[in-house]
Amino acid sequence: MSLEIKELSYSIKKKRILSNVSLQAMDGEFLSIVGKSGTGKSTILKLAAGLLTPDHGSITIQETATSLGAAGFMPQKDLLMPWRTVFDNLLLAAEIQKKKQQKRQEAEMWLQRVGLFEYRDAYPHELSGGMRQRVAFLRTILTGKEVLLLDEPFGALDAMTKKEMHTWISSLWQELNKTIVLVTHDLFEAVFLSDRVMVLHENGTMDEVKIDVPRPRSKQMTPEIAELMNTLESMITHEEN
Ligand SMILES: Nc1ncnc2c1ncn2[C@@H]1O[C@H](COP(=O)(O)OP(=O)(O)OP(=O)(O)O)[C@@H](O)[C@H]1O
Repeated sequence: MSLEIKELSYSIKKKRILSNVSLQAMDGEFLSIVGKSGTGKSTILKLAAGLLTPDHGSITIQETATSLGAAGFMPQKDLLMPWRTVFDNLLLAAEIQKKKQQKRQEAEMWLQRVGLFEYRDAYPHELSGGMRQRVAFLRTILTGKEVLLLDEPFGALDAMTKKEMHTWISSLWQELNKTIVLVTHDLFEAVFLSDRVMVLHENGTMDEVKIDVPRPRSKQMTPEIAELMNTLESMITHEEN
């Protein structure tokens, strides 16, 4: 198992944000978390990333109690530092860990592989939204961690770019054999990308939907995908299926 969250509770200023949440992600699994706004999805990722400390419960990443940097974390915004080039943004984590020299070649290899090498010395404002997300995702991969936590990474992209990113990230995930936990509001995205989707409710309980659709999956809406999306939507709104 790659990630195990057990009976997690978390409050901010006496306001209970998460109550007794448990969740597991298997090795190499693509798991998504969906749910109403404010149920605490992003908070789960921040706790798993070691950015916050739980009041109660445990988080284990690859059999070790989580700490800052135990997993690769791609936040919702402020992805890239505007004053650093693409290359220097990619090497940010390596620089902090004093491993910049060792990671240079790997960063170059990745830029070449995803067709961004010519943007090596560009600044984030010179890139399109999709390119910025690719660089931010590569930076998460370059942490070398087996578990990657992605907090609504495609939320701000237009529909076309988002679709391209879905295909891109799906093929990279299949190739790299990483465990990915994605928080999203986009039910198509959750179904298209995931092995399992967890629906987080306000009381901390979760429903699980297995996505047994063979890969590669259709980028277009199919009756099978639509049905899974409907199931998720009714779980989110607590309607009977
Ligand atoms: N720093 C903070 N101070 C006070 N309340 C906070 C803070 N951070 C989060 N919250 C509250 O905690 C709850 C959960 O927030 P979180 O961002 O984890 O939810 P979410 O399910 O990811 O929401 P969304 O889908 O809208 O992104 C919300 O009610 C939010 O207002």
